[in-house]
Parts: sequence; structure tokens; C-alpha cells
Amino acid sequence: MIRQVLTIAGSDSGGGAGIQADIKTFQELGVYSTSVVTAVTAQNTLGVSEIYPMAPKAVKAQLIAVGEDFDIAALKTGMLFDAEIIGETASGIQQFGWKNVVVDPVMIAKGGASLLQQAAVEALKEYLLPLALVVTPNIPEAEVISGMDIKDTVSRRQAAAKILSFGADSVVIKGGHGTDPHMAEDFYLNQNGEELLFRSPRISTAQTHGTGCTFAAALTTGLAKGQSLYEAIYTAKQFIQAALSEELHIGAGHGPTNHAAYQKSMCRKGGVHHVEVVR
Ligand SMILES: Nc1ncnc2c1ncn2[C@@H]1O[C@H](COP(=O)(O)OP(=O)(O)O)[C@@H](O)[C@H]1O
Ligand SMILES: Cc1ncc(COP(=O)(O)O)c(N)n1
Repeated sequence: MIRQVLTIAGSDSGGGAGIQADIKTFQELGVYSTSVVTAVTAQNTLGVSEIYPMAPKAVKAQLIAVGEDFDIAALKTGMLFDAEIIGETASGIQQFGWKNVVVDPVMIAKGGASLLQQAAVEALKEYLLPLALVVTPNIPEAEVISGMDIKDTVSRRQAAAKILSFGADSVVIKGGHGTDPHMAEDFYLNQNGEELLFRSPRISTAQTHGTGCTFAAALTTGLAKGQSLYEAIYTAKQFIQAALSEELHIGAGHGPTNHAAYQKSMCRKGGVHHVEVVR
């Protein structure tokens, strides 16, 4: 039977991030996607113009509809917007006993719009992080959650450890916002103190809308298929590398990544992107 996954996230009318990026990624990687919409954003590659959060009871009703009928092998959360929606999300995950929970703590869109209310950060730490198998902040999000500045590899490790103190099994601090001009380096740390670096050549492109959502969705797919966390992160890194490599050039701003590029690269001899793993 096809593996079933769930994304709990916001809608991006521009189609590059949020629920739309997740569903495209799930489809490309061969799992069946269900979705719980937390907010509707009016958004394109130039930015977010308006946000309409769903009523918490509408989020709850969607969670129950999915939970009562589908066998969810893994799920990801994205834009959750406020503390009430975080509360409903955490309750739903607990009610249905869902495992393989990937928390992408979406806070700020690339154009600067706030996708999570400041007051909700505490709710995220208290209710959602303890349920996470892995939490995938980018560098600014990791700084907010940990309350620490990340300026080098030492402070990155310290921030990761602080994030784990809120109860997630593991963390990946994504490196898209890093300062290394040559490498996009994602740092993994788990509760046993095991750490890994997943490194790919940094691609010079402005077509980066939805990179975080796409990476987390690919990771979620790997978990749903029974891959180890290591394999799932590795494949997700290959997926985003392919999606950034073959630009679509859509829209006038930060364009979307190319969700079809990974499958195309699989069909080409030597086309799959190499990821360096440093232990
Ligand atoms: N220019 C780039 N070249 C290669 N990989 C990138 C680039 N930008 C981001 N990535 C990768 O995309 C994924 C998402 O990272 P990031 O952009 O930090 O997340 P977010 O979209 O949440 O800000 C990570 O695996 C990161 O290493
Ligand atoms: C609805 C929604 N969710 C998430 C993001 C973040 O996008 P990114 O993956 O580029 O950080 C977004 N812009 N819109």
C-alpha cells in the first residue's frame, strides 16, 4: 500500500512554498499526501501581501478528518501562525499517536513577512518540540528558538544543544543562510550527542522560495518509507540540490525551486547530486 503522509502548513498562492511545495515534493517522491491548512497567504515570489489564519477549530476538524481515515506514516508541520493553532496541532499529533514528526519551525518568509506570531514561539517550544523526531530550523529560526547568536561552528553546536533541551529527538540547523560562499552546510545533532554535517556546493541563485519547506517535505517522505533519519536527510539534501540546480525562472522575485528536477536527475547517468557527509 502507498505510504500516507500529512502536511500541517499554510497555503502559498504562489505555489513555491508551504502546503503546495510539500504536496509537490510528496508526489515526486511517491507517497500519498494529505493536508491540514493552517492559514491562507496571499503570496507570490515578491512577498506576502495578506495572511488569513484558519480558526483553531477548523484546524482541529481537519486533523480529526485525516486522523480518523488515514494511516499517517510521517508528518511535517510548517507555518502554524499562532499559539492556538500550535496547541491544536500538538493535540492532534498526540490524539492519533502520530510518529515520525518533522517540525519545520517556519517563522519569517524570505520577503520578511512574519509567519509565526512572536508570542507563539513559547508554545512551539513547550507543546510541539517535545513531539518532534526532528526539528529543522534555518539559522535565524535556530537563533530565535535557542535565544543565542550563531556566528561560527561552536555557537551553532551550542544553539543546537539548546534547541534539543526543549525535547526534540534531533535537530538539523539548515545552512541556506550561512556565510560560506561555497558550501550549503546543514548541521545535525541528536540527543545522544551524535553530530553530522551534510554539505553540498552552494548554488548561486535567487530561486530559493520554499527551499526549507521542500527540504523538510523530502525528509518526511524518507521517514514515511522507513528510511533512517540519516538516509532521509541525505535524500532531502539531494532533492533540494536538484531543485535549486535547474531553475524555473518563474515570477519576478525569489522564484520557486524546481520540484521535478530530482526525478529527472535520477534518470540521467551520473545525474544524482553528491552530498558530502562529515562525521
Ligand atoms: N544556495 C543554496 N545552494 C545549495 N543549497 C541551498 C542553498 N540555499 C539553501 N540550500 C539548502 O536548502 C535547504 C533549506 O535551507 P534554508 O534555505 O536555510 O531554509 P529556509 O528556506 O527555511 O530558510 C538546506 O538543505 C540548505 O542547505
Ligand atoms: C505558506 C508559507 N509557508 C512557509 C513559507 C516559508 O518559505 P521558505 O521555505 O522559503 O522558508 C512561506 N513563504 N509561505
